[in-house]
Amino acid sequence: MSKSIIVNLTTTIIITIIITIMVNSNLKNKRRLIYPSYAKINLFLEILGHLPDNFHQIETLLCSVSLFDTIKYTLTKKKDLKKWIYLNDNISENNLIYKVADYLYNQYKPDWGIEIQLIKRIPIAAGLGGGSSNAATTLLALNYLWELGLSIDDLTSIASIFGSDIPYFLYGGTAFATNRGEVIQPLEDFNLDNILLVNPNIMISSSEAYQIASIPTENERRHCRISQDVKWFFNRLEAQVRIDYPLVNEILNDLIKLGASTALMSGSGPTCFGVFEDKFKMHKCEAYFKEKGYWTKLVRTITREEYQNVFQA
Ligand SMILES: C[C@](O)(CO)[C@H](O)COP(=O)(O)OP(=O)(O)OC[C@H]1O[C@@H](n2ccc(N)nc2=O)[C@H](O)[C@@H]1O
Ligand SMILES: Nc1ncnc2c1ncn2[C@@H]1O[C@H](COP(=O)(O)OP(=O)(O)OP(=O)(O)O)[C@@H](O)[C@H]1O
Repeated sequence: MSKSIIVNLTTTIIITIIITIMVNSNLKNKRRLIYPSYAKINLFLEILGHLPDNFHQIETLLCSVSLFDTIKYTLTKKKDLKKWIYLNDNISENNLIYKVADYLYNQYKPDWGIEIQLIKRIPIAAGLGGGSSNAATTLLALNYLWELGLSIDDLTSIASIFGSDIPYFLYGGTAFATNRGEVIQPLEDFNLDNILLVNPNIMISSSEAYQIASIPTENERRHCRISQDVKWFFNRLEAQVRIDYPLVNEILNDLIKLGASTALMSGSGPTCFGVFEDKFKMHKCEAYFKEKGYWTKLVRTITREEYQNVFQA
C-alpha cells in the first residue's frame, strides 16, 4: 500500500470516529435536560369581575424571580403505556408535571418515554406559582425532547387548560396578564434587587383567596401602572387574607417596620415580599423572620432573556 493511501485511510477513519462521537454526544445531550423552574411574584393584581366557571377576571403584573426548582428530564425506552413515565417521590399523579406530560403523551404518542425528577425549593400553594412554573417548564422540555414541534401559541393553549398562571411561565420575565390570567403580554423587563420573600409555613389555595376577596366597585378599582416604582404595587387579594390569616398581616407590618420600602402579598399568598433600598436592613429583617422559624429567601427579578436562555429552541 502506498504511503498516500495509508494517510487517506487513516484520515477517513479519524473523521468517521469524530463524526460518530459527535452524533452520539448530540444524542446523549438530547436525551437529558436539566431545567430551572422559576417562581414569580405579582407586583399588581386587581379583580375586574366574575367570569364563568367560578373564575375572576383580573389584571396582574408579574415578574420572575431568582428562586427556582430544578427538574431533570431523561428520555427512556418505553415499555408499556402505563410505564412511560417514571417519577420521583415529589411527583404524584395529581402533580401538574404529571398532568401536562400525560396530556402530551396521549395527544402526540411520542416514540420515547420520560423519566422526570423534581427538586422542590419553591414553597407549595404559596402564591409564588411553583406548580404552574413546573408545568410550563415541562411543556417546554417535552416539546423539545419528544420533538413535537408545537408553537408557543399551541403550548399556550395547552397550558391554559391546566391553570391560569401556566401560560405566563412559558414566557417569564416581566409581563402583564389579563382575563383569568392566561392572556399574556410580555413587557420590557423590570430590574428589582433586594427583595425579601417571607412565608409563615402555611398554605392558601388560589380558590380560597379569590372566594374571600371582595370585588371592587368601579370607583374603588385600581388601574395598573406599568412601573417598577413601588408606590404602584397593589394586590386586591391581600386585604381579606390579612383579616383571615393574622400571620400574613403581621409579616406585612413587620416588613415595613424593619425598613422595607413596600411590602405586599404575592398572588394568592401567603408569601409576602418586601423591597428594600438598604441591604443591611434587609439582612437584619431576614434574620428576624428566620428567628421566628419562617421560610425566607432573598431574590432579585429575572429578565425574560435570562429566563428563556436555558430552554432549547
Ligand atoms: C393568584 C394568581 O397566582 C395570580 O397570578 C393566579 O390568579 C392563580 O392562578 P392559578 O393558581 O393558576 O389558578 P387556577 O389553577 O387556574 O385556578 C384555581 C382556582 O382559583 C380561582 N381563580 C383562579 C384564577 C382566576 N383568575 N380567578 C379565580 O377565581 C378559581 O376558583 C379556580 O378554580
Ligand atoms: N409541581 C407542583 N409543585 C407544587 N404544587 C403543585 C405541583 N403540582 C400540583 N401542585 C398543587 O397545586 C396547588 C398550587 O400549588 P402552587 O405551588 O402552584 O401554588 P401557588 O404558588 O399558590 O400558585 P399560584 O400562584 O399559581 O396560585 C397545590 O395545591 C399543589 O398541591
